[in-house]
Amino acid sequence: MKVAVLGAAGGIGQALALLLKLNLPKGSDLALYDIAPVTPGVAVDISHIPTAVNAKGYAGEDPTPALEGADLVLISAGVARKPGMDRADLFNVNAGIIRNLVGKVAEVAPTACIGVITNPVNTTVAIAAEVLKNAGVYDKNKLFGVTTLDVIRSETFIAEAKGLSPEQVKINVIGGHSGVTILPLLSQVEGVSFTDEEIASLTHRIQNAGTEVVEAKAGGGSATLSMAQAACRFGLSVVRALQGEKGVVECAYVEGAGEHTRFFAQPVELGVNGVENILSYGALSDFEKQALDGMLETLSGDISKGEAFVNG
Ligand SMILES: NC(=O)c1ccc[n+]([C@@H]2O[C@H](COP(=O)([O-])OP(=O)(O)OC[C@H]3O[C@@H](n4cnc5c(N)ncnc54)[C@H](O)[C@@H]3O)[C@@H](O)[C@H]2O)c1
Ligand SMILES: O=C(O)C[C@H](O)C(=O)O
Repeated sequence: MKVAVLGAAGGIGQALALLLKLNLPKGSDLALYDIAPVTPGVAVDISHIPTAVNAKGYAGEDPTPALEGADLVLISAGVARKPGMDRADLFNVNAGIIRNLVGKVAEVAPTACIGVITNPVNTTVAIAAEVLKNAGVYDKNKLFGVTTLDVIRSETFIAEAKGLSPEQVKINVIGGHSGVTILPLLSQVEGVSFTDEEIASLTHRIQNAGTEVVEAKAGGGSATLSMAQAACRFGLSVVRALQGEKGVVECAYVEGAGEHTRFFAQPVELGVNGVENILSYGALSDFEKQALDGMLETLSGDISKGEAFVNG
């Protein structure tokens, strides 16, 4: 199994590389790529950790050697938010980065699963899909927007609010990955009940948790360590499923049947070919139904912007 991380010298990339070195199955290859010259050094650094994962680093303009033979490509290359910005403000820089990198994936590793971390995820995934489609290699079951951070935040905040251990909390977060498009399905969390006020305030906190980190870092970037953990959880789930494990389920932003929008974050069962089944996210409360209706215009606008960026 080979996992490539593009953007591997960044805040997310370095922490993710460390977590993957510690947690990938024995015998895996871990390829780290970034335009930053430090990247081969990041690989040398983690290669001194005694796990049976073979790490190699590549810097410069061409990700080809990192992508050769990759089964999973995780992309966190691009710029991050500063206070006062929202994720859509990253579009101008990150759209072109995703277009170019995914173009290379299409050429060098056309059958790899791709997890897009780079923001704005609602839009960068649509860009990736159109690039792959135009290259004739799009498989909608193999392209994911990584929304796992919304899930782990929800688990944490619910556990804090209800005095539970975070491992006990299971929740689906649907929609997209920005503001009102992030919808945690609190009504379905087993074993707890929430007042209307708790639902409103927890939903708001989960939707704004990225901004909470951006403001706390005061100009020093956005979530990196929690995101690396989220991407590691997602990546390991994909790897386990690619290796044949059954019943692996994660929420991710994928192209499904298009019931709401072309791309939608929802629970999916993973398998040897990526998404095996799109799972039902169950019945929604009135609050959640309203929130879902309220996000759709924003989400479809974000998706159209990505499609138009590639196709004009
Ligand atoms: N999906 C999520 O939930 C989520 C969470 C946190 C951050 N993010 C996003 O992830 C991205 C990265 O965040 P970060 O904190 O790691 O940023 P960072 O600035 O620390 O790292 C980004 C890295 O990308 C590299 N890079 C830039 N252009 C590149 C290219 N063309 N090819 C290869 N590498 C390139 C840079 O050299 C840098 O090392 C941002 O867009 C951020 O908004 C997403
Ligand atoms: O908020 C950001 O800009 C980064 C990321 O999308 C997050 O949710 O933390």
